[in-house]
Amino acid sequence: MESLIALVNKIQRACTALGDHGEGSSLPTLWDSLPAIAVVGGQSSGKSSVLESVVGKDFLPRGAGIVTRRPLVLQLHRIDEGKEYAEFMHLPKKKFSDFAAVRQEISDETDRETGRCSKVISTVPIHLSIFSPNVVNLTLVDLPGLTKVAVDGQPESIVQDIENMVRSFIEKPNCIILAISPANQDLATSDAIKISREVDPKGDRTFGVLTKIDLMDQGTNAVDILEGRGYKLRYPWVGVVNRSQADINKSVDMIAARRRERDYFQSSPEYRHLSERMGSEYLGKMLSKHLEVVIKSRIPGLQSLITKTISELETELSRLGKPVAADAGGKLYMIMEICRAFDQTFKEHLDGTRSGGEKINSVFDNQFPAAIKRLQFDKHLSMDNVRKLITEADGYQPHLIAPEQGYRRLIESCLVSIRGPAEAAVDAVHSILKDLIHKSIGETSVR
Ligand SMILES: Nc1nc2c(ncn2[C@@H]2O[C@H](COP(=O)(O)OP(=O)(O)OP(=O)(O)O)[C@@H](O)[C@H]2O)c(=O)[nH]1
Repeated sequence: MESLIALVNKIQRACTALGDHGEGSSLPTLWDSLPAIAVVGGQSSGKSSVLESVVGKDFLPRGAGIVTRRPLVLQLHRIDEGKEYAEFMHLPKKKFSDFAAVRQEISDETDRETGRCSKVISTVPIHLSIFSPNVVNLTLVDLPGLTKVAVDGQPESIVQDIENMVRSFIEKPNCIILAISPANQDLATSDAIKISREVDPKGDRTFGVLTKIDLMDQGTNAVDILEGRGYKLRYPWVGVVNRSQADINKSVDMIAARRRERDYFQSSPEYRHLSERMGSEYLGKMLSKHLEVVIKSRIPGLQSLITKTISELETELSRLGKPVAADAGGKLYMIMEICRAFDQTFKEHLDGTRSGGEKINSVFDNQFPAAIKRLQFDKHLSMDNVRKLITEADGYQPHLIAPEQGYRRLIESCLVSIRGPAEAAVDAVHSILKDLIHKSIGETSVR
C-alpha cells in the first residue's frame, strides 16, 4: 500500500513537471483528481508547526505577520535507508541536506514570485519533496493563514485573496482538509472550522487538529472537543503540542519536541486516556493510512481518467505529426519531404489514382463544347450577315481581290463570343485545381 502513495507522489511530481497545477492548466488535468491534504487555519494557529512535526524537521520560515505567502506543496517520500534530503521542483538538480537552507530557499522563492513584498501573496505553489527514512508517504499543502483584517501596508483585498486561495484548494472533492484550530481560542471563532464546514458540510473529508493545548487557561481543557462532544467531525480530533516560540528560539530539536509532546499527553491526567491517538507522530501515521484508503477507492476512477487522457493526447499528438528537427539541415529535409509527399498526392489526383482529375476532363469534354454549341454561330455566319460585314468593311471602295478586312471582322466577332465560355472553362478548371490542392494538403502525410 505504501508504494501506492509513493506512486501517487510520483504522478503528482510528473503533473507538476508538465505544468499541471489543476484547474486552468492548458492540458487535461490529472492533478485535481489526485488526493492531497491541505492544511488550513487562521494566522499563527500552528499550521507550519504541525507540518514540521509531521515531517520531524525544522524547515519552514517563521516570523511575525503572514509568513506562508505561497502554497507549499510538500511531498514526503519514505526511503529505506540513507541520509535525508530535500529537493525543490524549481531547482531539480540540487539536493538540500541542510534544512536551514531549505527554509531560506522557501523564503527566497516566495520573494521571487511576490517581488520581495512581505505583504503580498501569490497562488503559484512552491513544490518541495523531502526524502527521509523517518517520514510517512504523504502529500501536504501548506496554505497562507486566514486573516480577518488587512493590517498596515497590506492591500485591502488580502483577507478575501487568502480566503479565495484556500477555498480553491479545499473545495476540490479530492482534497483532505486538515483544519487547524488553536485550543486556547474558542472553537466557535475558528477560521479553519468555518471554512471547512462551508466546503465539506458533512465533515467527510475534514480532520480537526487542536494545537496549543499546553497554552490553555488553567482549569480548562480540551477533553470535550477531543472526545468529539464540542464539535463533532466524522473523524476523531487529534490534539498536538508543538514547540513554543521560546522553544524555537532556543533551537529545541524536533526529536526532543516529539518526546516532550508524548510525555505531555501520557502524563497529564486529563489526556492520559487519549494519549494513544494524540500527538504529531500519530497524526502523520493516521493521515498516511487515510490517504491510502482514499487512493485505493479512487484507483478505478484514476485509471479511467489516465486512459482517457492518454488516448486524447495521442490523438492530438498524431494530428500534430512528427517532431520538427531542431537543426537547419533537418528542417530543410523535412520541408523537402513534405513537398515531395504533396507533389505525389497532387499528381495522383490529376492522374486518376485518386479522384479529381476527371473533373478537368469533363470541363473540356462537356461544359466547354456545350457552351460553344449554345452560341448562335449559324446566325452570325449567315450569308446576309457575312455580306453585310464584308460590304461594310469595303467602305466606299468595293474590293477587287480578297475581302480581307471583312474576314478579319468576322473572325474577331466570333472570337469575342467564344471569350465568355472560354473564360468560364478556365475559371472552372482553376477552382477544381484549388480544391485538389486543399484536398492534397489534407491528405499529405510525411511518410
Ligand atoms: N506553546 C505552543 N506554541 C505553539 C504551538 N503551536 C504553535 N505554536 C507557536 O505559535 C506560533 C505560530 O505558529 P506557526 O506554526 O508559525 O503558525 P502558522 O499557522 O503556520 O502561521 P502563519 O503561516 O503565519 O499563518 C509560533 O510561535 C509557534 O511556536 C503549540 O502547540 N504550543
